[in-house]
Formats: sequence, structure tokens, C-alpha cells
Amino acid sequence: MISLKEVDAGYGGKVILHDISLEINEPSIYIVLGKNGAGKTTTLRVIAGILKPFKGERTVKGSIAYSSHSLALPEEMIVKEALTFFSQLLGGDVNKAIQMFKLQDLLDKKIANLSEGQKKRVSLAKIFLKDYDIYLLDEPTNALDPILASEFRNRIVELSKNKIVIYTSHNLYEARDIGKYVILIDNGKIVKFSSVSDIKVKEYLIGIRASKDLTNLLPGYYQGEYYIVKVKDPSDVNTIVEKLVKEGIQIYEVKEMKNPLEDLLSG
Ligand SMILES: Nc1ncnc2c1ncn2[C@@H]1O[C@H](COP(=O)(O)OP(=O)(O)OP(=O)(O)O)[C@@H](O)[C@H]1O
Repeated sequence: MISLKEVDAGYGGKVILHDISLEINEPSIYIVLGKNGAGKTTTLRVIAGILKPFKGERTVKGSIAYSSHSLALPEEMIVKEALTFFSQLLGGDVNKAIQMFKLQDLLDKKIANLSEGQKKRVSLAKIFLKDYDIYLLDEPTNALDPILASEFRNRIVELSKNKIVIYTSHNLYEARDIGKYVILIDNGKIVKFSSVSDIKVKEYLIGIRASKDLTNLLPGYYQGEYYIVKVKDPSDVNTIVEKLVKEGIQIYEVKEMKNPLEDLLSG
């Protein structure tokens, strides 16, 4: 259970979070969205109990796993030593965590010499050594390769059946993919707390790079080598791709040109 009541919090006397109230009881995935500097990490720090509010009330019942933005790893240790150290400190099963994050080949490497993604895997393995009641995950898939990121998201969905997971992200697609609730933070305030299914995005801008000129086939326009089409729902992209393939056109790339979160935050 997490409860914040009229919390102000920040750093060095400067208020960053203004009058934040939040009640979370139901096990589920809550995605915290917001622009850079909006206050997502600060909110997680308050929930984690690392940052004491200037005013208001914080109540949390249950054990907390916190995966911070800054990875906070002992850089001089090799991976195996670090995980053993964490398991001695926190308890838990090192081998399970090693397998979960595919760390077998990295065990004898010094943490300082790992790539960002590899460090992220070690840092996530640390919080999956044992079970917690509440998981606070600050951009957990950032720097993970797409396969690991997808496996990780599946694991989190499974976990959220009986745990509270609060997950910050910049990506509304990721939110839609796994989130049940969205907490939108803007300028240190919670401006929206709703079901993901209630979030309406006006339109998605999709860029298509293809073997032929698409001007006469689809309503849209060129921006560099991408042909831009506007769709109301991400699933419309499949229909468009199928249509183009039927016309014998080769598709090199389909990508999201603008994060729909921008629309959400601009009202
Ligand atoms: N340790 C700190 N000391 C002073 N100010 C800080 C500190 N950490 C964050 N801030 C400030 O607090 C504000 C909110 O930062 P926070 O990290 O919570 O944002 P965020 O939404 O997580 O951003 P991002 O998406 O960039 O991670 C920013 O203006 C930031 O400069």
C-alpha cells in the first residue's frame, strides 16, 4: 500500500513536487509518464523513502525494491562478487537472478568495464534476487536491447498480478503495452491518474520508408525519406503495411515520428 497526502518535496529547500496526493492499493502496473525534469524520479524517491517530504504525509506498507536511474553499482567489483555481496546483504538467490538477466558470460568482468546495458542488467538482477511487495522501477528498459526489454516487460506483467509495480517511462507505447494505470506528472504535479484505456491520443504520426513513391497510394506527405501518415490507432499501421505489400512495395522501415505523449502533455 502506498499513500502520499499533500506532499511537497524537493532538494535543498527548493520545492520540486507540489501537493502530490496518491493512493495505491491494487497490485498492478502504474506507468509514470512525464517530460524530462517533470519530477518522476523525485516522486519515486519520495515513495521509496529516500527523500523526506518538506510537508505532507507518506505511508508505505510492504517491502520496496527500488531500481534507480543512477545504477549505484560497486564499479570496482566483478559481477559475481557484486551479486554475492548483494545477496549476503539482502538475501535471495544469486543463480536465479543470473539466469533471469543472462549474466552467465559477464560474471568475471569488472562492473566498471561493462556497457550501459550490461550494467543495467546487473542492477536489475540485484532487485530480482528476492521477492518484494512493491517495485519502483525508474526507466528499467532504458539501455536494454529489444529482446531483453521485451522479456523484462513480460516478467513485469506476470509480477504485477500480485505486486504493485510503479514504472517510469518516456514512452506512451510502452505504457499502453504493459500499463494498467497512467500517472502523468507535469511540472512537479500529478496532472492525471487514470486507466491506460481512458487515454485518448488524437493521432499518431507514422513514417514509412519504402521502395516506391507512396504519394498516390496513401494520404500523407514526405519528410526527408519518410512518408508521413497520420493514424488514429496504432493497429491501423498493420492495415497500411498489408495494403502496400499487396501492391508489391517493399517496406524498409516503419517508425513512430512523434511520441504521442507530447500531445497528452500539451493538453
Ligand atoms: N539531486 C538533486 N538536486 C537538486 N535538484 C535535483 C536533484 N535531482 C533532480 N533535481 C531537479 O528536480 C527536477 C525533477 O527531476 P526528476 O529527476 O524528478 O525528473 P524526471 O521527471 O525523473 O526527469 P527525467 O525524465 O529527465 O529522468 C529537475 O528540475 C531536476 O533538475
